[in-house]
Amino acid sequence: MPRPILTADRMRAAEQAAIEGGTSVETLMDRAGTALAEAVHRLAGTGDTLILCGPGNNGGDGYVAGRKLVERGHRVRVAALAPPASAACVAAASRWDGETVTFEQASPSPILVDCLFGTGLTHGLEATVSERLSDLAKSASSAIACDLPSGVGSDDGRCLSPVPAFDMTVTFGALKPAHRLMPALPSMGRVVLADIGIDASSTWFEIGRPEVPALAAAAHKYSRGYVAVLAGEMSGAASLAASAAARSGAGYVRVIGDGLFQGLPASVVVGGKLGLLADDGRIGSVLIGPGVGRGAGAKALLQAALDCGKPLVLDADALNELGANPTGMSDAILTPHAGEFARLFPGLDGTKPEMTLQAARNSGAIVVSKGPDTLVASPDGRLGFAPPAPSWLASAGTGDVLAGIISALRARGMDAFDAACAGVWIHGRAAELAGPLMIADDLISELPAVLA
Ligand SMILES: NC(=O)C1=CN([C@@H]2O[C@H](COP(=O)(O)OP(=O)(O)OC[C@H]3O[C@@H](n4cnc5c(N)ncnc54)[C@H](OP(=O)(O)O)[C@@H]3O)[C@@H](O)[C@H]2O)[C@@H](O)CC1
Ligand SMILES: Nc1ncnc2c1ncn2[C@@H]1O[C@H](COP(=O)(O)OP(=O)(O)O)[C@@H](O)[C@H]1O
Ligand SMILES: [K+]
Repeated sequence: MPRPILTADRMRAAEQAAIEGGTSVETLMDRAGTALAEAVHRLAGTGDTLILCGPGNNGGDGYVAGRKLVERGHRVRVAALAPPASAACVAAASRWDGETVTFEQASPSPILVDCLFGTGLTHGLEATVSERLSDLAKSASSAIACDLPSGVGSDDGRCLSPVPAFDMTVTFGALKPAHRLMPALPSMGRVVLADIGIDASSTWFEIGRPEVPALAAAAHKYSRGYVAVLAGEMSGAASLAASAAARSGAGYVRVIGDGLFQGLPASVVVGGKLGLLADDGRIGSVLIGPGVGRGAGAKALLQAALDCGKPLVLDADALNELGANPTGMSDAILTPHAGEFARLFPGLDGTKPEMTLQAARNSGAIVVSKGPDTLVASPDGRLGFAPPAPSWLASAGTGDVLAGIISALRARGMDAFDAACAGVWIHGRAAELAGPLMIADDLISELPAVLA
């Protein structure tokens, strides 16, 4: 099951539902603190531990975790930033009878646990506080954040004050959008999700390893997926996309265009008229964008794609050619990077999740909003958050490869949203295998290993 993702408001509503169902806040906090202690102990072993506690329930989790870590043999010191304020934090703090120091006295410790603020953060930390948090986190061998690194906005991933890097973030019930959004994402470390008995079902989720439909024994090349790639001025980009489609399990890939398609596998067919798109019922998806260029030629290609009635994947220049605020794009997948997104959907505001969903609703398409924090939105409200992908994907042509992968999965018969989510996951995994000095071409070589 993919890990659910909830905004702070929806998390509070889920917590409220659990309370109305008979589970007290104190019980939830006890489970959260226990899970935090367990994760800290497993990551860092037994060692001197400093827990920074805030006044709210995030701090309350810290007092519980302190007690549990003492039971496990840790020497624990708690540094309170402010006296406990929420009722549950007051109750948890009253059961803490271990070593306590003031926040100003807090000195470096091999294990640091940040329980200052979580989903209740309303503004950035004071400069002296964020500086001390950073110093303590940097000097610790293991730095662990409770729910969120303090200073991170839960819903938008903004850093409201400077946020140090943590080795691990332990969260409860569901992930929060910030765990998978820039600029907060690199501060999270490993994100561990603890079940505390809250029903956290959500249409927002972290994209997990996909289930690509098995190949039928009676499959033939067309039923496996026939991808048509429309090529324009820059034949290299179309070659990358078509090669990626072929290596992602498509049974038949055809490039329609006039260029010299260097590096294409010999099995990819080159040529054919645009009329094929509408006439050939075996075509499972049409990809247009990589290297298609701008101008009259691109316009004609785009029109042919829009008119052919086949599932579409639109990337790169096809998105620029499409113009702002497209509508009626059902059965299409749009894969804009941030610049293309801003041109396609001007005037949207809100967080990246909100804007990507709005773009999907307005256009009717599945929207893959690319970047270090790629999101996949469906007009029906589903929203997939990519797991962290290596930053070495920031390299020319990697988007063409992604579009090719998605096109192959779509032609294979996967639903558009599932194909887009699966493509994003496979792409990130291929990058991990390809390593830091990879170029886009290398991603294609890794696809068989990822898809095997
Ligand atoms: N949801 C669940 O199911 C469960 C949640 N649990 C835990 O609860 C956490 C959420 O707790 P929470 O709502 O009490 O908020 P929290 O993050 O502790 O901070 C709020 C306090 O800080 C204050 N404040 C805010 N920003 C500030 C700043 N920059 N500088 C100074 N003060 C600032 C704010 O005051 P205000 O500014 O609003 O007056 C308020 O007093 C969640 O992350 C998880 O760890 C688990 O225990 C169990 C199940
Ligand atoms: N810093 C980064 N970390 C992780 N993934 C990234 C990063 N930068 C870009 N990517 C990914 O690399 C791909 C780049 O696509 P795109 O911008 O269309 O490039 P191109 O047009 O050169 O193919 C996207 O899948 C994007 O999500
Ligand atoms: K925290």
